[in-house]
Amino acid sequence: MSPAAGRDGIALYCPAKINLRLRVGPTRADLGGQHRLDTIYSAVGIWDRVELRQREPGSGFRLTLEGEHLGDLNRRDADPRANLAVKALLAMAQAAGHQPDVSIHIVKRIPVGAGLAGGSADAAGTMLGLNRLWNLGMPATELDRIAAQLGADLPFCLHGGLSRGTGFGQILQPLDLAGPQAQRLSRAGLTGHLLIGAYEDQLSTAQVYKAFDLIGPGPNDLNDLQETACTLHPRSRQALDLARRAGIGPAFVSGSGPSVVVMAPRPEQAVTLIRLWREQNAVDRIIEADSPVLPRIIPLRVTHGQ
Ligand SMILES: C[C@](O)(CO)[C@H](O)COP(=O)(O)OP(=O)(O)OC[C@H]1O[C@@H](n2ccc(N)nc2=O)[C@H](O)[C@@H]1O
Ligand SMILES: Nc1ncnc2c1ncn2[C@@H]1O[C@H](COP(=O)(O)OP(=O)(O)OP(=O)(O)O)[C@@H](O)[C@H]1O
Repeated sequence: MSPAAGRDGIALYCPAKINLRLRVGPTRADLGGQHRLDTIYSAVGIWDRVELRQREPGSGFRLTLEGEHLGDLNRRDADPRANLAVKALLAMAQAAGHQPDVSIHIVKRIPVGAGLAGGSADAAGTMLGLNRLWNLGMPATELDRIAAQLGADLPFCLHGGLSRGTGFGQILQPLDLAGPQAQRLSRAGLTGHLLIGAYEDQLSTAQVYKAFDLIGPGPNDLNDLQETACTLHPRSRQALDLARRAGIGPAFVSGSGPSVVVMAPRPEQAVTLIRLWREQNAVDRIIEADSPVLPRIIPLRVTHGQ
């Protein structure tokens, strides 16, 4: 995350996430009935922008959304309190003893319900932004504690970069981008330029995990949820098969899907894959990005509060 502070407001760019490895174990009572995970998170250069502005005392919060691909966020009856960024605002307000009189404007570029942690990214940006906007000086350990209560991917989204995740995903061991583990991932072709194949369809993370308990992992998949996501969303399997047959990859489903990730280190590979995906209508949206990304400092013009 890269906050650019302003007098009455703050803006952050929040990256998406993929899982370079996702091992899913049994559900555990000590994990709140969630599955035990062992994963490698990698932040991806697809950025949502979260803008926070202080509002008049007692005026409450305000949420506005912008973007061409808002998925089910766009429903007329969508309750703003269900938005993960608003949940983060309310959790931070309670923890800090603040009133949540803040406007949140989100410019969404991360596909919704895609397995890219778009909601967690916005919530993480909101938490980091409020920590600055309200001058809380809240330590990372406290932010991580609040984040883990809001969602399994959220603690990683606070940090970005590369990190191992265990527990239900909330216990992080950040990886040094110049260190031996990151170099091993790079030699395996799991870092650098990539293509995301995204869909208008969404998959519910809870439903994917529930179906995983019946379907189980596929042989040799990097992501144990991949076989389940492809069973629930066959176009994801089609997109991965096209990449494999073209000898481009590694190729895998991102998190709980349905979006697919194909590492395409050479420009001609990206050109070939984009052509194949379009010819076969295998995906609805193609996004090129790099991973892992570190927090970016982008000076933003912050306008006065609304
Ligand atoms: C698939 C991943 O994206 C991989 O990083 C994450 O495990 C999912 O993280 P997330 O979207 O933040 O998931 P949450 O919103 O916290 O949980 C949604 C639902 O997924 C299931 N869930 C989630 C994480 C986990 N380790 N085991 C689970 O069984 C639970 O039913 C949970 O109620
Ligand atoms: N700010 C937000 N951005 C995206 N989705 C949100 C947001 N707030 C709430 N949601 C809801 O969460 C669900 C999907 O969230 P998200 O986009 O994080 O899914 P995901 O990328 O599959 O997550 P994960 O990779 O963690 O499984 C949708 O039903 C959406 O309505």
